[in-house]
Amino acid sequence: TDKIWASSADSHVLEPLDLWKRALPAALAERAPWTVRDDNRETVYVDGQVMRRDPISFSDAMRPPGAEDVSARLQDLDEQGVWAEVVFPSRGLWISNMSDAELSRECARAWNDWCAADFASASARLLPSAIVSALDVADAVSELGRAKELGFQHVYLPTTPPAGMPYNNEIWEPLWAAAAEAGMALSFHVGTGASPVVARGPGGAVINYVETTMPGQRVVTHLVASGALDRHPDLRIVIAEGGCSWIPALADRMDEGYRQHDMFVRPKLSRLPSEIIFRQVYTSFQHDRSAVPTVEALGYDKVMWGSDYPHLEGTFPNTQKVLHELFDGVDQAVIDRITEGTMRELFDLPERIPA
Ligand SMILES: CC(C)(COP(=O)(O)O)[C@@H](O)C(=O)NCCC(=O)NCCSC(=O)[C@]1(C)CCC[C@@]2(C)[C@@H]3[C@@H]4C[C@@H]5C[C@]3(C[C@]5(C)O4)[C@H](O)C[C@@H]21
Ligand SMILES: [Mn+2]
Repeated sequence: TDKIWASSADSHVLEPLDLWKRALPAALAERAPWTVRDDNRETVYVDGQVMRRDPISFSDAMRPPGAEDVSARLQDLDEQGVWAEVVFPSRGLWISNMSDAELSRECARAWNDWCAADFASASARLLPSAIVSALDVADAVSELGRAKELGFQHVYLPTTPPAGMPYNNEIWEPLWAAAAEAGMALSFHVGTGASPVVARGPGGAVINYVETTMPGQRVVTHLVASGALDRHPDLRIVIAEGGCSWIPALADRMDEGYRQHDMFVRPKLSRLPSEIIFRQVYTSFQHDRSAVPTVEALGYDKVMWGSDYPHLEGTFPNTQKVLHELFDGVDQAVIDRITEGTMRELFDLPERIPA
């Protein structure tokens, strides 16, 4: 069977463990994300707190050489049939769990400098998100501007915002305006900003896997119903790794609420929630059988496939098998859209070199 080439809207880079120790003064570095491995588990510390404990088998399953070594990554991309890829942090995602604005700002800045210098510089096929502080909107606005100068095309924010800072709150307006003005997309990756382990015991793993998509849905309800996306028609957001097929259903529910509860609705929007969503909200999936039918039958086409390399939730090392299962027999225009066309609406991708 022939190779299907796709670009991926979701992957991760594993940063050097000592990234912040090398970049920050000791007083801050010692509070930056850190992991300790004993013989059967890896513990993540952030600002003196235990954030997470994973069995070594889980941590190691996400660490092929390409996770950390960019030339190995590019070889994996070629072998798997992935042209360009959006790249999210790994250790850097823990910045979203901090409660200290200075620490968050300085760790984000150091991550962005490392990423621009040592990772993105390796190939135009790599489209990393920059990190901005979620704790202080002014810090986020200035780091977004710096990230644009460093060549980033989007910034990452957690799906669960800090306590007291819900995404419908006006405090965020300067960041929405700055992102729209700068032409930077805002990428929200599921499972971030709060512990994604919300259930334990029987069925816990599957319950948590589904629950992790809910905060991603709340990002959409909050940014659409509050008028943030309506006020900034050029602002695009991405909900990464949460699937795509829930978008039309969410849009229906929001339209119904907007119409049937009109007497309570504020602000009034210039467009229906569904119109805003279908135009400005992009999503990514890895395996969903419901993704192609969503584009074909429900008319929502801001749908992007993601490899989630090198995570277990992704398609590596069986990307071609997954792409054939998803796309064999599908209309070529739909394939083109989901495997790269939609991403090209959001980001500048290098032209493909014929394989
Ligand atoms: C085994 C249980 C049920 C505990 O039950 P028990 O006490 O033994 O009865 C529980 O620990 C569990 O469900 N463990 C499975 C793994 C997990 O944490 N699932 C959360 C939902 S999935 C998720 O949140 C994704 C989106 C996908 C998996 C990797 C994920 C956790 C990654 C991993 C871990 C950490 C969080 C992170 C970025 C990070 C650096 O890599 C994302 O923020 C988020 C992400
Ligand atoms: Mn991911």
